Amino acid sequence: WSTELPPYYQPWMDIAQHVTELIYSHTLRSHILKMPLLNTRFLESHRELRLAHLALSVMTMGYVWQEGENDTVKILPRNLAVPYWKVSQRLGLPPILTHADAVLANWKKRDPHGPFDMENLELLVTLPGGDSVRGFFMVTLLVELAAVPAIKSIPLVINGVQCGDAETVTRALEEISQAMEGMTDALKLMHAYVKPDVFYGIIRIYLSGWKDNSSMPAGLVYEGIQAEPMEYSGGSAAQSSLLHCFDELLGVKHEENCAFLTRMRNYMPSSHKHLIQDISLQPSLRGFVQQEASELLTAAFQLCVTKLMALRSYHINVVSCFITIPAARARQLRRQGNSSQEETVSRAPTALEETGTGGSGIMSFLKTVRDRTRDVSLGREIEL
Ligand code: HEM
Repeated sequence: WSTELPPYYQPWMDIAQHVTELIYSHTLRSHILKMPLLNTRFLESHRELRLAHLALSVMTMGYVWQEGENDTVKILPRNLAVPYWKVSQRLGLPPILTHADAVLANWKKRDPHGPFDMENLELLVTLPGGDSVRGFFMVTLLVELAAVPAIKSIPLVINGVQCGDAETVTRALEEISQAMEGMTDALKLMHAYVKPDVFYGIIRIYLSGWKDNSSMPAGLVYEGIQAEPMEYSGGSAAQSSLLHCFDELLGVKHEENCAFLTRMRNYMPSSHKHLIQDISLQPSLRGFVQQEASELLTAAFQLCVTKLMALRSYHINVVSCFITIPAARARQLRRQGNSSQEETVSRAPTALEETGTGGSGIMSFLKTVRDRTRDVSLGREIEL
């Protein structure tokens, strides 16, 4: 990824690379207010645009949430809002921090020839939360990396179905299920690199947005763009294209949660959104598997469904550790009248407690999404 912008944009990078310290010293807002209004036309390549979007995103999240949930702002000042809007338009991304920013565009290798692993990867910009925020973004990136062989196999499945080549489809599905297992293994690293109370009490607010959020009920005015406030959801890996691609390939339909998951596609780079759409327009893989009635092909399809369910089940377990349990602890402390900030979980905003990006109950949402995955299973119930 680009790790630098043309020198003209140094005023942005000077702030973006110090967002955390500026939040802690309560001076980020005043620095942003003094920032010059820069023209976006010197940003040329896709990579420069993505880095600019990332830098403007962390500044925006810091600006809005600098004082926590009780002292938010109604207006994003024009010297930030105008270039942010323009860069967002060029990328097809919304003007808020997305998964495509915080995870996909936010890394570099320490040693360019070294491996893609925790030791050799570092963030370009960060937010409050120290090692845990690094861990959160990096582990999510490792989940994405583990998925690469699966994404590469999707065209093989599609072509195989088109040519009636059951053997190729079987092999490609085996590759996909193996990659899904690798994604679950990578997700397990969350426990090693991220402290739940730091995630819940410190990090989470900086990822949250101004839609369905009672601490910013009206949304946010992007000054110089339009006078009415706008609402955008916060960052979430629900904005990663991976599971959307798998669902479309396997034929998983999320009727109850379709609106939220479909809306999340507008928070992806446009090429990702188009890939998902392309997969959704192909002839049904599940129909092909049923029609072929080959034992090996059916088993390979089933394994994909099983591994995708296992990934979703493990994710539910992660969400329980990083949100449900700390939220219960924060509530308990409040009930005991211990609302001091001594315990990290008490610093969490109450507005978000157990509400996800979509504003609904998290667990019932995630369990329904997993159950819809089970629905495409062929035949017998599968052991996890
Ligand atoms: C501490 C780690 C994590 C937490 C606390 C967490 C939390 C959540 C929450 C609350 C939701 C509900 C929707 C929303 O509010 O946006 C969600 C959805 C989702 N998350 Fe995570 N998540 C974590 C890590 C990950 C990772 C690493 C991935 C993998 C790329 C991931 C993939 C997803 C997906 C795909 C959805 C949409 C539901 C689905 O398709 O099953 N999450 N997550």
